[in-house]
Amino acid sequence: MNKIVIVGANHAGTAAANTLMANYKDAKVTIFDANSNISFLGCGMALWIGEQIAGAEGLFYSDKEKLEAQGAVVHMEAPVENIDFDRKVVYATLKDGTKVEESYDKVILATGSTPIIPNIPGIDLENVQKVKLYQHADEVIRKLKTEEIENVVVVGAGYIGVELAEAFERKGKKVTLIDIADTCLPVYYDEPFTNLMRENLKNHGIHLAFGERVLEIRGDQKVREVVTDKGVHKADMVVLSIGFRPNTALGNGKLELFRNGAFVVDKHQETSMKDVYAIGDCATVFDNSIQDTNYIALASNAVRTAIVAAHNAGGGTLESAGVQGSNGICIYDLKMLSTGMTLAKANVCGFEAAATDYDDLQKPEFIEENNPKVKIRIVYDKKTRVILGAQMASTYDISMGIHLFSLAIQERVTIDKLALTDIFFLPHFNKPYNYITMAALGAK
Ligand SMILES: Cc1cc2nc3c(=O)[nH]c(=O)nc-3n(C[C@H](O)[C@H](O)[C@H](O)COP(=O)(O)OP(=O)(O)OC[C@H]3O[C@@H](n4cnc5c(N)ncnc54)[C@H](O)[C@@H]3O)c2cc1C
Ligand SMILES: NC(=O)c1ccc[n+]([C@@H]2O[C@H](COP(=O)([O-])OP(=O)(O)OC[C@H]3O[C@@H](n4cnc5c(N)ncnc54)[C@H](O)[C@@H]3O)[C@@H](O)[C@H]2O)c1
Repeated sequence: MNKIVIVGANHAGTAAANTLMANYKDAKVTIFDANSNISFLGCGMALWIGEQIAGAEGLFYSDKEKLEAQGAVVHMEAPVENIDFDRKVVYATLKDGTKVEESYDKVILATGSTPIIPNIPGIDLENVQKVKLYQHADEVIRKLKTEEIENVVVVGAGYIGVELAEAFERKGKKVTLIDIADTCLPVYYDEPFTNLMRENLKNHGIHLAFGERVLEIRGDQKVREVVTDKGVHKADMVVLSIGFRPNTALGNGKLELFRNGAFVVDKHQETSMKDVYAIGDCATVFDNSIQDTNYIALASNAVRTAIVAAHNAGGGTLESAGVQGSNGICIYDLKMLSTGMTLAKANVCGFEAAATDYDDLQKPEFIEENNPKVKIRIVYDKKTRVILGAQMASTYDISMGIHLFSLAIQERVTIDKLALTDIFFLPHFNKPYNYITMAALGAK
């Protein structure tokens, strides 16, 4: 028997448990999670808040019962407080207060992340909201139902902030979106693309306060305004979305940490200590675009890293292919996708990078309906010609296209090879001179 303890059972922990129980019959899996629910799809939070879906029920895909039906022992509302890595024992407190000690052969840390909370005055005022868990979204929705929430200030115009700004606007709120950077989504896109999203948000009445540093949140008991270095914004609710911090306190000085505190793992998801694996938002990834260790918090990475760890902990051997941080967003029908590095990031990282851009229609001009504009940028290394990143935008669903670039970065394909890649043509779908080919051919 192979005793495997999984700490944390959200996307990463659940995927690890499923993989173990489907493939390794001798695995005895015990799971601890501090929360009362698992598998909440945060990606559906904005759709739920903005009432684009009926409710939260469909945003869960697993629970204690499902995992137990496969053979796991599952403890919910059972935080793990300590791990003795030398003795291989996990210490937790169960819901009824019972203290348990669970020994293991292998432990998989899937403790995820928590939202970064800025250290500014007023952060503890009523109606200053975090947005990570199901409970957070539920609380926001309950408060939005009251008349008193008219002005919502979202701090951080990354993926969560932009998605939630749309959701609050759909609920009829006056929304201000603040970012310390001079644009939205700066982590994922270069300026031609962030400008598209900026215009999109502005056109829907969202007040943009980019390039502003939040100094203070003011109120009586409840929040009333957000003070930045450039002005004051009225606020009945403040939503904090300035990124995640890995949850790695259990490492307790024993495990090597990345610069942001994530558990450093190898390509088998093993930490600096043998038989201790880390997956999902609490761990690093190997980023193929920079060819180095990085931190990229995504549910997609959580699932993939979990599969790798589960096979290695279960007794098999599986190496991660690394990731490109592929991602996408859809705001009022504007769809944007990116993978790998932006041009700005590539240059900051010391690459001699260039970008090739192309704007076109999705299909030939004679297709008069459902034929929107598309925009693409491919970032490549001028010296090696290797593709480093790609960005795409359209109101058309071009999302499948970004997977090609994800694989290209993973496999270190050159821009010249991509230019000659066989891309099919059918007017119902695309153009004979496809914009991917055209952008690649345009590389200097
Ligand atoms: C609003 C929102 C939208 C998002 N949209 C997307 C999207 O569209 N696409 C995408 O790829 N990603 C998205 N993400 C990111 C994605 O949700 C995270 O990357 C993902 O949740 C990471 O999964 P995880 O299991 O590694 O960590 P977490 O989800 O953080 O789960 C960690 C689990 O560990 C448990 N835990 C922590 N400490 C302990 C302890 N000591 N003892 C026991 N249990 C513990 C917690 O209770 C929790 O259940 C979104 C996130 C949010 C908040
Ligand atoms: N569609 C998706 O794939 C999706 C959706 C939601 C979340 N996620 C993931 O979840 C994680 C967390 O998302 P997030 O939106 O919190 O982070 P993020 O990294 O996407 O964006 C954080 C934003 O906050 C800004 N910021 C940082 N400090 C600030 C400060 N003090 N004041 C004002 N602005 C500040 C940054 O400039 C950045 O624009 C990310 O890894 C993200 O990719 C993905």
